[in-house]
Formats: sequence, structure tokens, C-alpha cells
Amino acid sequence: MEIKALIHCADFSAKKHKDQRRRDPEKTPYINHPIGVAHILTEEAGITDINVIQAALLHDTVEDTNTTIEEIKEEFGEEIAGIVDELSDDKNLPKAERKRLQIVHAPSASPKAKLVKLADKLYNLRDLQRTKPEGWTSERVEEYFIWAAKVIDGLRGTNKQMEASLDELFKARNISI
Ligand SMILES: Nc1nc2c(ncn2[C@@H]2O[C@H](COP(=O)(O)OP(=O)(O)O)[C@@H](OP(=O)(O)OP(=O)(O)O)[C@H]2O)c(=O)[nH]1
Repeated sequence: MEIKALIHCADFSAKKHKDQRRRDPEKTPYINHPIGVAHILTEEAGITDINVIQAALLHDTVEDTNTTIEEIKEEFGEEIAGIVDELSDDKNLPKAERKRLQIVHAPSASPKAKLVKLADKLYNLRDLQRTKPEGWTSERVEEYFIWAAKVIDGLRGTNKQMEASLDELFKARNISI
């Protein structure tokens, strides 16, 4: 049953992220982010593929908590684990290398991973428009936008609605796309 599967993911992700907060001045609970990414997919992007929505709810558990891909596989199966794996940066690499690899790997990501990535970037860029994370300078915000535009270049042709929303954000900041 689809509702059961979705709530399973939301519950798993909420437990894994329970001690994490976003970096905004309000210290929003981290779980707002994966739920918001899933919401962009269902509400704005018209996505009904449950595996994509489940992967969105889980997309930061491996990268940012003690969760392993094996655990995701056991709980949610191969396909969702595969998507989450594609969405997980290797935190053992230096940050500049992780950022570079996101640009390099974007074009060859699977269509499902591309959908979650577009929604993830859209959520984070909107968050950055709304408020600066603690300690971020305007230059760092600008650099994030420029880097995100490069990642998104490799994700194009995946979803008209999200790409149009992202293009609006870039246009508003005079970032050439
Ligand atoms: N805009 C915004 N971002 C926040 C906030 N709190 C946490 N983040 C996270 O910060 C990351 C972006 O910061 P960076 O400086 O580029 O990356 P890093 O610290 O994680 O290495 C994003 O995660 P990421 O998984 O690295 O995403 P991405 O870099 O792949 O887009 C984003 O989800 C917040 O309040 N606002």
C-alpha cells in the first residue's frame, strides 16, 4: 500500500535526522528539508512515481546521518537504495572535490535521481533566497547559486516545471544559464 510505504520513509527519515537542524537562524528541524523536497515533486513537478517520492524523503539519510545504503536496501529495496546512493556525496572527499563531482556526474544520473536532485536544488536555492544560513556571506550565497546553475545544466530535459522555476531564480540574480 502506497500510503504505508510513504509513511515508513517519513518515519525512518525523521528518526535519522532527529538531532539535526538546518543552518538558518531559526534552526529549522532538518526533516523539513526532505519533506519539502518530496512536496515540490508531488505538488509542483507532477511526479506520481512512489519510488521517486520515497527516495526524496530519504535522500540525505546516508550522506548526513549514520544510515548505510545496506540499511536502505533492507528496509526499502534495491531501487530506492540505488537512487539514494546516486544522491549521496562521499563525505570523505574534500568539499571542493565533492562539489566538482556533482557537476561532472549530473548528466549521467538516472532520470529518477535527476528529479530528486532538481527538487533538492530548488528547495535549497529558495531557502537561500529567503534567508542566509548562519555564518554565510553574500559572496558564499552567490557562489552557491553559480555552482548550482552548473549542476542543473547537467540535469536539464528532466522536468519542465522545476527547470522553469529554477531558471526564474537564476534570472532574478542575473546568473547566465
Ligand atoms: N540553503 C540552505 N542550505 C542548508 C541549510 N541548512 C543546511 N543546508 C545544507 O547546506 C548545504 C549547502 O552548503 P555547502 O556549504 O554547499 O555544503 P556543505 O557545507 O554541506 O559541505 C546543502 O546540503 P547539500 O546536501 O550539500 O546540498 P547540495 O550542496 O548538494 O545542494 C543544504 O541542504 C539552510 O538553512 N539553508
